[in-house]
Amino acid sequence: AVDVEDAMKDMSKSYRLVMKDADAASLKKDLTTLRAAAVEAQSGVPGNMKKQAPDSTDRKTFAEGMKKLIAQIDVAIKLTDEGKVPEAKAEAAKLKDLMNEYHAKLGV
Ligand code: HEM
Repeated sequence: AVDVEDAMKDMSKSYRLVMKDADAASLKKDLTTLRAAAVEAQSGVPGNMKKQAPDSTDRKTFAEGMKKLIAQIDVAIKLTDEGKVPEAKAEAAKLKDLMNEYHAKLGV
């Protein structure tokens, strides 16, 4: 089974690299790795929700947040593909806002 916490830790590593990247090639590589880790996290059930029904409020909030996070990663990837590195990094910075919002909602 997918360990959401491990996938989140991988996301954290990639996110730090993304925010240090200065060129489109590195940014693309690290955003792609971040996306893969986010898709993995999305496919799992967080440790504190394993006993909850799939339609519980927390599980739905987790699903909603991961969908938004991946959509926001895709916004940054698209700008990177267009060579708009500062714009891509500005959009990537918003991933942290989503993290803070959903970690707070889910008490993690
Ligand atoms: C770039 C964005 C994000 C990063 C870097 C990130 C990072 C992390 C890290 C490092 C942990 C582990 C905390 C620990 O050490 O115990 C964690 C846990 C967790 N995060 Fe995130 N997170 C992000 C976005 C999100 C979003 C959007 C959600 C909800 C939709 C979320 C939900 C959770 C949950 C539920 C856990 C607990 C997992 C478990 O214990 O099984 N995170 N996150």
